[in-house]
This record gives sequence, structure tokens and C-alpha cells, in this order.
Amino acid sequence: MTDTLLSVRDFSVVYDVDPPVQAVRDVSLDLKRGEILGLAGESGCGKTTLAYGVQRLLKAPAVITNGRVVFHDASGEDIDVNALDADEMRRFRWDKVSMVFQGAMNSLNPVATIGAQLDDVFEVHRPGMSKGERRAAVVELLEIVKVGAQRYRSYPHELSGGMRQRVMIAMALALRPQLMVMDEPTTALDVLVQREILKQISALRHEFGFSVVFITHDLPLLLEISDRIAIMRDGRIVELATAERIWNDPQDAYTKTLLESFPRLTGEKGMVLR
Ligand SMILES: Nc1ncnc2c1ncn2[C@@H]1O[C@H](COP(=O)(O)OP(=O)(O)OP(=O)(O)O)[C@@H](O)[C@H]1O
Repeated sequence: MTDTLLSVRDFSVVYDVDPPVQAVRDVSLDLKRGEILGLAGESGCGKTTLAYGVQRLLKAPAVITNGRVVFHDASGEDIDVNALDADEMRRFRWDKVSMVFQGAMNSLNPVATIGAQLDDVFEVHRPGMSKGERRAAVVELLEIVKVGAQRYRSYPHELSGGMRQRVMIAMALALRPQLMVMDEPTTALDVLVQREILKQISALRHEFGFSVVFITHDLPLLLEISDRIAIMRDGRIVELATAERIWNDPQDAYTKTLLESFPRLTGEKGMVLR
């Protein structure tokens, strides 16, 4: 098994509008197994387009104009993501990769209990599981994300925003994916809740060994949670290095500008999460 989970080569995406928008330009990167890779950059630099594009989650007018994405499965198989047909793609998205969207906690069904909604994931994607096995798996998930099994019969409105977002993380974790893509997963939450959840994501990836692509414009937050950070500007990755290196010795002028735009409250990088 290689220590690379996902290889992206010369990946480009254009929004075919008038005039066309070149949202991602010739991006190449290797995501390592078990790492948290932060994707940072100003609004509109192409973070979301890149992260969705490598999973082929983009819809028209987005067009992938160039590039190759290979997923190095834990089984040893190399999966050429661009070559998957619609059925294979659906399975790939649930089994291998999962996504936590910005504001995902508001996408829970308001009239179903969270237990039932988690149960649904197994019912659809693991048809071989019995009712009892599904229930046990849901209880386990609720414990893992620290929502607690006693919330099994709660409705979304009975939970805080942070708890609901934990339920979404449980859902993303359900089928034990090898990659989790998180797009501003904690932006809507207050800082303390946000930190708690981030700490937990970091612990879970150690426990379960999945990799995380974490998208946010909040660079200080990325410095704390990420192993490596890719800085994007105008569709390109201008710098990709360890969080320590980005903080202590940024190479690119734009990275420096981006760092300077955040106040250094302590003068030191607070590595509280690792
Ligand atoms: N459906 C679309 N049609 C046309 N242009 C689009 C579309 N979606 C995104 N874009 C453009 O593509 C570029 C990259 O957008 P993208 O959303 O990937 O950036 P981002 O870095 O994720 O920004 P944000 O942090 O605001 O989500 C931007 O110039 C944006 O305006």
C-alpha cells in the first residue's frame, strides 16, 4: 500500500459561462493516507471547485478540461476517478469518500429522528445488515462523535447546531470512508464548539486512518488542525507545505500576505490540537 491516497495531476476546471471562468488551473497534488490537508485561500480562488472536481461532484456549467485523479484504494487497487461510470461513481462516493458540506447540519430531515436518518445510510448502502446490526452501528456512531446514544430518538430541532454537525460527521463516517472532504464544516458554529469538533475530527482520523481535505478561508484555524496546507490563488496552488513551514517560513509572497491579514494574537502558533 502506498502512503499516497489520492494523486491529482494537471487538474483544470472551467465554468463555461460568458466569459468563461478558469476556476482551477493545472493543479497537481498528492494527498497522503491519514493526513489532514488544509485548502486555504480567499473567496473565489477555486477551493470548492477543486475539492468537488476531484470527486466529480461538479455540474454544468463546470467542465473538467484537463487532468487525472487516481484514488489509491486501501485494497491496493488504483481507481481512475475520471473513468468511473455513473453507478461506480455513486458507490465510490459513499464507500471511499464522504463529504461534510458547509451548513450541512441544516440539511437533516426535520421530521425524522437522527437515529432513523443514520439507520437509513446503512439500509441503503449495506443491505446485508440486519435491523439489530444497523441499530448497534448507529449507537456506536453516536457514541464515537460524542452525541451519545441517548439522542437516538431526538429530532434535529432538539439538538444544538454543534450536535447536529456532529450527526453529519457521524453520517460521513458511517461507511468508514478513506477520505473525508469537509467544506467549511464548522464556520457557522461558535468558536468553542468549533474547536471541540475539530479536535475530534483530528482524533478520529488517527483512530480510523482516513484522510481529510479541509476547506476554509480561516487560515489560523487551518494552521492548528492541518498536517499540510495548500494555499490557492486564482485557481492555482501557489504553495503547499507543512503547517509549521507555512507559519514559520512561508515561501510565496501571497502566502505571506495572507498570513499578515490575520492578527497574531499570541505571537506564537498555538498547536493546541495535536
Ligand atoms: N456555477 C458557476 N458559474 C460560473 N462561475 C462559477 C460558478 N461556481 C463558481 N464559479 C467561479 O469559479 C471561481 C472559483 O469558485 P469557488 O467557489 O471554487 O471558490 P472558493 O475558493 O471555494 O470560494 P468560497 O470560499 O467563496 O466558497 C470563482 O471565480 C467563482 O465565481
